[in-house]
Order: sequence, then C-alpha cells, then structure tokens
Amino acid sequence: MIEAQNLTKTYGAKTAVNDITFTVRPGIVTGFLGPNGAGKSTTMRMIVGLDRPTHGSVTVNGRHYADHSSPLHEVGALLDAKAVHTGRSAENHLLALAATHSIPKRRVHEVIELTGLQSVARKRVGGFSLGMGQRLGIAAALLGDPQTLILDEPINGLDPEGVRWVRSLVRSLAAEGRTVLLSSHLMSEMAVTADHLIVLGKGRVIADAAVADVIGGAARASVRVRSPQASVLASTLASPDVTVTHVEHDLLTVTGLDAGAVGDLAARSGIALHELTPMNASLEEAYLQLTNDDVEYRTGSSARDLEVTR
Ligand SMILES: Nc1ncnc2c1ncn2[C@@H]1O[C@H](COP(=O)(O)OP(=O)(O)OP(=O)(O)O)[C@@H](O)[C@H]1O
Repeated sequence: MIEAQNLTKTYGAKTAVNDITFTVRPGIVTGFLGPNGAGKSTTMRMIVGLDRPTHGSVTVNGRHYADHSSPLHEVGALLDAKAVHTGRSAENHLLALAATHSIPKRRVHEVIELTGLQSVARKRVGGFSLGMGQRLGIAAALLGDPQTLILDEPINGLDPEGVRWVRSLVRSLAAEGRTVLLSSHLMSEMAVTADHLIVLGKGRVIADAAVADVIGGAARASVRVRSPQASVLASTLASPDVTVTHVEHDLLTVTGLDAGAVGDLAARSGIALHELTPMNASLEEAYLQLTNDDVEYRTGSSARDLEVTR
C-alpha cells in the first residue's frame, strides 16, 4: 500500500507536485497517468526517497521508504532504465544489487529467467537495446521479491511481445496481492492492464477512479449508423441532447442516444438501416478530454511548434 498525504514538491518557483493525496491499494494494478510534466516521475521519486517532499508525506506499507530496514524487499522500482553502469554485464549489475541486501545468487538467476534475459545476461549493459534495458530494470525491481512495485513507463521501447509480457507480469503480480503502480503514455495498453487510475494534471490529482469509471465519466459512448437515407435519419434523430455527425454520405455518428433508441426511431420513420454499431468510448478519448486543460506542452498546428500554455 502506498499512501500520499498532501504531497508537494517545488523546485524553485516551479511546483511539480501540488498537495496531492492518494492511496495505491494492493491486489490491483493502478495506472499513473498524466501529460508530460504533470508530476508523475517526481511523485514516484518521492515514494522511493530519491526526492524529498517540500510538504506532506508518502509512505509505503506504513513507513517512509528510508525507514525500511530492507527496502528492496519492500519496494521494487523501475524509474530510469538507463541508470545502470554500462560497463557491467546484466548479471553483474544484478549480483551487485543483490549483495547490498544479502539476496542469494539463485534469485538473480530467477529474475534473469523471468525477464527473458538469459541469452544476454553476460553481455555489457552498454550494448543493450532500449527494450533489453527495460527488462533489466524490471529484473532489478523484482530482485527483492517486493510487495510493492513502481514501474515508470516499463513498456517504453518494448516490442509487442514484450508489451504483452509486461501486461501479464504486472497482472499476475497484482493477483498475488501485491501493490503495483505503473505509468505509461500508451492509453490502449493502460486500458487493458490497469484496474484503477490516478491521473495527474499540472501536479494535481484530476481523477482517482476505476478505469471503467474514468472512461464512462469523461467520454460519451456513441453509435455508428449507416443508412441510404442518412440525411433524413439525421433530422429524425436531431434534438438538443443528441449530436449527429455526418462521417460519410451514408454514415452518421450519434451521441446522446443508445443503439436501441436509434434503431427504434429509424423503424418508426420507416428508414432502412444498413449498420447500427454501439461504439464504446476509449480510454484515450476520456483521457484527452480529462486532461485537456492540464496539458503543459501542447503541439501546435505545425508539429514543430511547441507552445506553452498557462
Ligand atoms: N530536478 C528538477 N528541477 C526543476 N524542475 C524539475 C525537476 N524535476 C522535474 N521538474 C519539473 O517538474 C515538473 C514535473 O516533472 P515530472 O518529470 O515529474 O513529470 P512527468 O509527469 O513524469 O512527465 P513525463 O511524462 O514527461 O515523464 C515538470 O515541469 C518538470 O520540468
């Protein structure tokens, strides 16, 4: 369990994390989301004692990270996969870490196997691809068999097989009753990996809810409807609470009515339908809607224009 209470971090005039309070519960995967610069990494660093809060506090299993006598057994963290001595082999890197906590060699070989690094374990980390580096970072996080895992963008650089592997790994760790906090900018992956989401925007918590509630609360589901009489259908459906958008000459997207209601109204007016598909809102849509006012770095009309808002 991770508990943050009025957690705040300022760097000079910049408030990176602004008075946030949240709990990350065991037994589920909690996704940690937010636009670039929202304060996710700063929060994660404070959880593992790499940054000191300006105000407030954060504990892991009831204690500050530094107060745990054996922190690697308590919390495993992947914060920066590149923060590794590049001249060492993966195996030696893990052995050195293990030695600080009297973790047996056997466990080092277990995590090498678990993360699929057997064939490169004796190779210099400096020559690793981004994906292999991520796997090594995950291996280091798992070394102490900790109850709590904090993974900052673990799927960054992984190929599809690796992404799927991380998904099943974190889901199985949570199913064992562990606490898992995971950040990623890949919404489609977060939607299938996380149970719960904490969303930051400009250093504040803007959502703390189950994934389904975040999607349902922010984005409206729509209905895709195809008809040879699309224009007539659009006028039939029109009302102040219903939005109808022409996608193609015979294709409409309708929000504000469910598929059944669209079908009933069309039948009553004798309008033929060639397609009627309920479209679930995606986490990406919900997320973009939710964070719209909290994006610090926004891409302008030209992809190269970087405009700083607010
Ligand atoms: N050491 C530091 N000194 C000054 N400002 C910092 C420092 N670390 C972070 N910041 C600022 O604090 C804010 C939050 O940064 P942070 O890295 O926590 O965001 P993030 O949500 O992890 O972003 P990203 O998704 O890009 O990784 C940013 O505006 C960043 O520039």
